[in-house]
Order: sequence, then C-alpha cells, then structure tokens
Amino acid sequence: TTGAIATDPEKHDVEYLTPISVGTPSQDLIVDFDTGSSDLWVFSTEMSTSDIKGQTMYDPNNSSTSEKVQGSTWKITYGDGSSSSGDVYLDTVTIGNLTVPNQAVEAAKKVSAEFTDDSHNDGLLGLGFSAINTVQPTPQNTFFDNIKGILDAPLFTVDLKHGAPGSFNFGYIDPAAYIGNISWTPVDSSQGFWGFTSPGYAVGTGAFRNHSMSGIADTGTTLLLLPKSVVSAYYKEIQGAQYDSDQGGYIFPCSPTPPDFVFGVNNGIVTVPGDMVSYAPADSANQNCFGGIQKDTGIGFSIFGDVALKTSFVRSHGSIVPGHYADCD
Ligand SMILES: O=C([C@@H]1CCCNC1)N1CCCCC1
Repeated sequence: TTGAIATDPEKHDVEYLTPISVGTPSQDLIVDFDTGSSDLWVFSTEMSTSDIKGQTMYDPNNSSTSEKVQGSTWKITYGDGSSSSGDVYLDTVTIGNLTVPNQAVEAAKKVSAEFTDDSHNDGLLGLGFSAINTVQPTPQNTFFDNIKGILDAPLFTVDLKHGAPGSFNFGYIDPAAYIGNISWTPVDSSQGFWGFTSPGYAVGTGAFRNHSMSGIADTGTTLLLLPKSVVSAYYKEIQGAQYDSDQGGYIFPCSPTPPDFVFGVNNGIVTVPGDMVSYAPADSANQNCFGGIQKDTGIGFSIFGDVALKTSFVRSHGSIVPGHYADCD
C-alpha cells in the first residue's frame, strides 16, 4: 500500500495545511503535519467556544466509530510557547487513501491563543517518533507508526514548495519528485525527532565551511534556525543586515536579493535560494525583510524548518525519508 496527500502553504509559507478525515461519517479537518511532534490533536466540540475562531471541530459524539480512551489525557507545550490539552478517543483516521481504523485522536478541551488565532488550522498531526507522544498514562502511536506495517516501504517523504502545493507521500519515493541522486544521512531519533547532523555550510558561491550543525527536520517550524555563529557569518555578507531585537531576528534590505545559503546533508547539499532567505517584509517604511534564517539560541539544537525543506534550487528538491534525510540533486 502507498498513499499521497497534497499540502498547501498558508501566506508566506508560514505553515503547510493538509486535509484528513476523522470518524464515521467522516469529519473533514485541515491540520498541520508536524515532523517535530508526535500527537494528533484536533479542535473539538469539548472546547469552550471562546477558544475557537473559525476552526472545524471534531465531534466524537457524532462518530459511530469513536471510542473514548477512559482515563487518558494529553497536554503539549511547543517550543514557541503555544500549548493545548484535552482527552483521547480512538477513531478512524484517513489520509488520502490510507486509513487507520483505531488511531488515537486527541480531542482538545483547551488551546492557547496562538492556535485560536490560527483560524485555518484545525489541529496538528505529529510525524515525530511515538516515544514523545504526550498521552498519559499510556502514550499512543502516531498515524505513521500505525500505518507503517501495511506500507510497501516503512517511509514517508516530504516535498514542500514555496508558495505552491506540495505533498506528503507514504510508502514510496516518487521518482518524479527529484532529479539525480538522493543523498542519505543517519537519523538520531533519541530525542523523538528526525535528528541529523549537517557537516557544514556555504554562503553564496563561497567556499564550503566545515561546521557540524546538529538539528531536526521539522515541517511544523516555519524558519531555518541555526547556531548563532553560522547565522551571524551569513548576515555579515549582507549590506545593511542587522539584528532587530524588537522583531526578534535579523532584518535586511529586501533588495538586492541576499546570497544563497547552502547546507550539507551527508555528501549532498541543499541550497536555500537568496530570494527565499527574504522570508517576509519586515517594515514597509524602509523596505526591510525579515530573514528566513535565524538563531537557534536556547533550543539546544538547530531546527531545519520549512525554509530549509521547501527549497528546490534549480536541480534539487529536499525531501525527508524517515531513517534517512534525503536530498536530491
Ligand atoms: O515544539 C517544537 C516544535 C514547534 C513547532 C512545531 N514543531 C514542533 N519542538 C521542536 C524543537 C524542540 C522543542 C519541541
């Protein structure tokens, strides 16, 4: 069995939203597939309406296949301070043509303001390792762990694009999704994430600099967060770039286009084109742009978020194949 589902970027590629169906008859929700966490949680009819602003809710009472997991609860706090919590049901979950009949669906009772204000997002579907699922007393499996056994191959790929639909594929590697060879790198899942170590980076057409950067591939993080020494070396090459503490990051004149940022993945490279480093307008006044590459200070490792994953520079696509990080030239 294999499956594929399209995923669509929100404005500025801030997040990528993907349709899923839950329950019987099916309730269609649109959620954020997040390789940086491992809970499938959704807005639900158990929430107070003041925490809901346009999202679609899962209603377990309207599903003939929902089964409450008695005594189980969940609570998750993300690195950006956002959080949510609630209780747990088993229900049918379908992604494209792939169905898990007894998937743990974590129904929210409370969500923080960041989620209430994100009106198009009905929840998160974790694609990290089940070891960091937050359900207590018994942690639950991710959709991927539940479906893995019937897939032609125990893998999924991520193909995000800048301002255009991309896809999450399950059980196969689409040869049309890349050109040339895939480069693979070992995954360190000891923290429950898709961890890997990049051997170094280059700025524009400059020489490659050996500089080990350990981090995670996180589809749920918007930007590329790297060690401050690497980030300052990059922005040193941009005339007028500066760290703006009010905005909490480096900003720089939107034109001319900044240099590309290249990072290594095993023996391959991924190139973030300069025009994608300009993440979004920072201030209309003097035409500054907010950088898509920022410091990973305080997290303890780097985060290769969407800015790193969506790049397709001339001949290369980034895609993640669990067990390996694939970059294809
Ligand atoms: O909370 C997160 C991210 C937030 C954005 C969405 N993906 C998960 N973590 C990943 C980095 C280490 C701390 C946990």
